[in-house]
Amino acid sequence: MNTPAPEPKIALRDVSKTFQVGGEDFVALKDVTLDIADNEFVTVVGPSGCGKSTMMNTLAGLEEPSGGMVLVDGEEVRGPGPERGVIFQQYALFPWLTVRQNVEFGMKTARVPKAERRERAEHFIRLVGLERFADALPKTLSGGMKQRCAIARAYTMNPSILLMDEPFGALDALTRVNLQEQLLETWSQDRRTVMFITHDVDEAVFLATRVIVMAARPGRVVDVIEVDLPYPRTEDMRLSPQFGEIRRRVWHSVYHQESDRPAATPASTEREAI
Ligand SMILES: Nc1ncnc2c1ncn2[C@@H]1O[C@H](COP(=O)(O)OP(=O)(O)OP(=O)(O)O)[C@@H](O)[C@H]1O
Repeated sequence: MNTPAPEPKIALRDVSKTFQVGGEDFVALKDVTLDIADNEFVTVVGPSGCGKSTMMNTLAGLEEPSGGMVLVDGEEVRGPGPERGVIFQQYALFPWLTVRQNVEFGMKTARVPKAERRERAEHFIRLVGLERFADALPKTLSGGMKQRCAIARAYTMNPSILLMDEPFGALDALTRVNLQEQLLETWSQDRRTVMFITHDVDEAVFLATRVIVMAARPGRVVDVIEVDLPYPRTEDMRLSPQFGEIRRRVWHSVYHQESDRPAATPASTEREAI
């Protein structure tokens, strides 16, 4: 007897999104259908304006699809929910609150008792390596530290899904690599389902179990590339022929979607960011 396939953690069914721009319809997403399994780590790449954030926002419940359906655990998404943690490129920390207070904020709103709040905050502050800065204000932190604070804040709500929209986009290369490794380490411990948008093909391949490639006009999914590399991923792996081959395939896929746009045609497929 065949065992039925497990229900996807996230399912997008013919999801479309149309915006009104200057009195005309603009199709930002067209008929996106995608299944993401529990504990998967998918990255999303594609040229600017292809609808990556719009897709993630429908999943976060921040945008309502114009057509189709977004399901989480088989239930239709009708707004934001605590099982979906969202992390944006801009850290969105409250400047007047310390790291600890920022990390505790969501739990306070959710009326988590004080002692438990404190304990959970301490745990995640330690996890992201900010224990020495728990009483610091955001303005005294570097970009990487602010992003780690935002990540700790998202983790405290214990979301089963993490939605990350270019979370490391504003950071320097070294901080970025450190945060990629830290993110994978925590993911391998608690195995959340992650959707992570990036413009960096290297980052997309390094992190993912699958890379989703999107194209613009209209925004749609054009390719899904499996990353058949074992975890833990190491720095050496980035130099391996297998990594290079997957990276080349992702590039090829993105480049072919973009090649009808002369101004954006890269001189070389070795370009790092889309
Ligand atoms: N609220 C809105 N009103 C009108 N148009 C919008 C709105 N939000 C997004 N768009 C348009 O929809 C398209 C997709 O935007 P989206 O931000 O999802 O793309 P993206 O792939 O995330 O881009 P980037 O990589 O530059 O962040 C863009 O052309 C954008 O201008």
